Amino acid sequence: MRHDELSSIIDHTLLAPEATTADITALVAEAARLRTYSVCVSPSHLPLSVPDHVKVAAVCGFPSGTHTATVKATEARAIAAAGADEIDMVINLGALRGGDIDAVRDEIALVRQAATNVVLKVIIESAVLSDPEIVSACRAAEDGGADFVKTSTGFHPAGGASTHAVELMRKTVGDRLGVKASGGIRTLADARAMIEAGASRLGCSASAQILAELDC
Ligand SMILES: O=C[C@H](O)COP(=O)(O)O
Repeated sequence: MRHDELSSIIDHTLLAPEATTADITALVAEAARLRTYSVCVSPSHLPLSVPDHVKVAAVCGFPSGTHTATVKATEARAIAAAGADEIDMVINLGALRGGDIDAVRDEIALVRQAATNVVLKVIIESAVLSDPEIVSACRAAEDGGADFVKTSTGFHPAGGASTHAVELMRKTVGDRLGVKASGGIRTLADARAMIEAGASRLGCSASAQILAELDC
C-alpha cells in the first residue's frame, strides 16, 4: 500500500475536550503534510481554515449520544452552516439497546434533514452492542439516510473498532454505505486489518505514526 492510498482514507482526528485552538491548528497542518482525507474535530472549533485538499468533519451528539434528537439536529445544522463537509453523529444507544429502532432511525433522519449537504456518518459504538444490535443500528442508519456507518467514538471504556464489527457492518450495508473504523487504530497492522475487514474510511488520532510505518 502506498502512502497516498492510506492517507486519502484517513480522518485525522483530535476530539480531546481539552484541545486548544493551537492544537487544532497543529492538527490541520499535520493533515496537510500527511495528505489525509480530512480533519475530524469538535464543533466548537468551527469554522476551520483548511487547505483545499483537506476536508472538515465535526462530531455531533458526541461522545455519549444521549442528547435529544432536537439538540442533535440543531447542532448538525450549525455544523453545516459553519462550513463542515462531514458530520459524525452518535446514535441514541439506550434506545437501540431497548429495542426502539424507530426512534434511532427517526433521529438520524432528523439530523439528515437538518444538514442535507454534508456527508453523514453514524457512530454506533459497536463495542457495546451485540451482533443483532450492530445489524439493527446499521439498518437504522441506512433507513435514516446516512452515508456511512462508523464503529466508535474512541471514548467509550468498552473499546473501539474491531475487525469483527467492521466485517458485520460491511456485510449489513453492502456497497450502499461507507464503513468507517475508528477508535484504537494505532499501528499500520491495525489499519490494514480494518481495511481488509471492509472499512472504507479510518478515524485515527495516531495518523502520523501509522503513516510513518508505511514510509519507513
Ligand atoms: O472518531 C475517532 C476517534 O475519536 C479516534 O480515536 P483514536 O484516538 O483512538 O484514534
